[in-house]
Amino acid sequence: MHPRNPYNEALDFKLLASKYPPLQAHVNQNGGIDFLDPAAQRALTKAILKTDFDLDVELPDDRLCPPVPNRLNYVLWIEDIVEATRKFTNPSRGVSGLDVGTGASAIYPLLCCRQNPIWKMFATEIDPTSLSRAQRNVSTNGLDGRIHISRATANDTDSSSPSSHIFGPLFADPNLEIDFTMCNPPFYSSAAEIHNSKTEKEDEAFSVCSGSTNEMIYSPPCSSSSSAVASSLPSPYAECEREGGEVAFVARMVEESLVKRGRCGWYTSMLGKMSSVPKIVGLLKAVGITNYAVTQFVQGQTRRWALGWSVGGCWRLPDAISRLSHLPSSHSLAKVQPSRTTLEYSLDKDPKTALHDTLEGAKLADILEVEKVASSTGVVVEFLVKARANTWSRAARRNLKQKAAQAPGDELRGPGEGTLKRKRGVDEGQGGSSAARKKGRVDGDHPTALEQDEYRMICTVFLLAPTRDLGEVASKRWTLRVQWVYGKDEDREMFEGFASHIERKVSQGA
Ligand SMILES: C[S@@+](CC[C@H](N)C(=O)[O-])C[C@H]1O[C@@H](n2cnc3c(N)ncnc32)[C@H](O)[C@@H]1O
Repeated sequence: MHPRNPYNEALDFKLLASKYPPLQAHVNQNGGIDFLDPAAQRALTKAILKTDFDLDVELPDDRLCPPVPNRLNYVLWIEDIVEATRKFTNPSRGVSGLDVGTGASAIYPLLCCRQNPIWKMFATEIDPTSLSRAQRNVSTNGLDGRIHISRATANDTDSSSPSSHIFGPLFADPNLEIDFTMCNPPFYSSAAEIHNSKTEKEDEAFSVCSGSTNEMIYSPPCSSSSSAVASSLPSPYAECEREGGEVAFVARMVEESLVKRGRCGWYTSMLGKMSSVPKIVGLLKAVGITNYAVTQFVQGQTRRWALGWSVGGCWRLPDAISRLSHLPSSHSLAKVQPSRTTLEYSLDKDPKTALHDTLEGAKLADILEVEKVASSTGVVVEFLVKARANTWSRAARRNLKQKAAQAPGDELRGPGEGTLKRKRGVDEGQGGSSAARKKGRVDGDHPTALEQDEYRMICTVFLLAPTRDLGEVASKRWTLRVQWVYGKDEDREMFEGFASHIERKVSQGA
């Protein structure tokens, strides 16, 4: 369960029914609801949407009835992903996303827009009946101006048509740039698999499922030759296609994301089966995508997973968003976790002064900038560090001085000594055309990146005070947290080197 999900506690159905009378008929004397009754499920979903989100939604009997707490988990995770980057770029800019296969309810765009007044959503749907019902739900709630739903065409039709692509709106409009995609894909490859999963209790065991074939089953067209890049990259995709169901569906997304690259900040999808997670992570790695995230949504007896990936983008997500916490190393998902971006060190002395001195020491005008930022709750002090080059190791400092000496008049100055023209020599390794640099981004990067392609590493450094509730010993210890925010794969070592430099200096008392 997402920590911000308000449905962490059992719902009081009687209280809810008092606010939404149509639910009353489905609440029994003990205050319970029969989750095996589809009408009761629909009434509950409508009651929650109306009472807590002011959304009036019609749910057809022959389509999936979305459980709100579960769908909200995914929306909250998407919010975390968007915020993780946006706070470093332009916090007031608009956000837009794409929901693939929005269903008859249009649940994700409706929740996204109600939760976030500045968001706009695109959505697609392949089933004409669901599409018109979804459109009606959007109009009923006065959200036509913020939610645009388009028809996706059959998965095996002419691939030159934008709508035959999973990310149809990105293919239809070459100027469209979005922050994220999301999707609850058809999980299964066949009716037989649905039957087997019910017997194995892998499915939502506590409730009935009114899903139609389109909603539940995906079997790819004979080969992926209809899709954008299949012919050039056959093998890892072929394996996923053979599997069918959600693995094949998300594999198509991965293919298309490699075509649309930085036109979307984060591509994401939910997964209904834990066994699908390593398969998709394997595919991401096989096609060279290393900046990805894995999470899990647990709601009562239902467990779902979600994956997110960024193509060519350098924004990094904190471990709390991108990794499953508390996984024993023997867990089958432990091996597919992305590399850490949050490094924490436990310190026994008050490190405030030492941290301040260490950062001052690393500061170098126009090469490494340090900015104190407003701290969030529980954080004693927080700094934003932006580096164009390594300034902290002895060798790096020597190197920088030599370069400065070779270019008279362009000498490097120390902290607080004013601005100097930046030397090209210190930022080697930066990719991207000069045109892209002028636009403020490296080719393939997230379009919202402003000036950060000028930096090789951006990270935040936090100090957390000792907490009382961790017991005698732990309560005396401070936590130094260094969070990688921005950087290319090849600069991971630079980030890790910086973090261990800070830790070493602070432990030594600077
Ligand atoms: C599991 S349902 C999810 C519905 C809704 N998003 C929800 O979470 O309740 C999957 C949806 O994807 C739609 N779908 C299947 N293939 C699609 C495609 N290629 N493009 C767009 N929608 C598709 C189905 O018709 C179905 O409505």
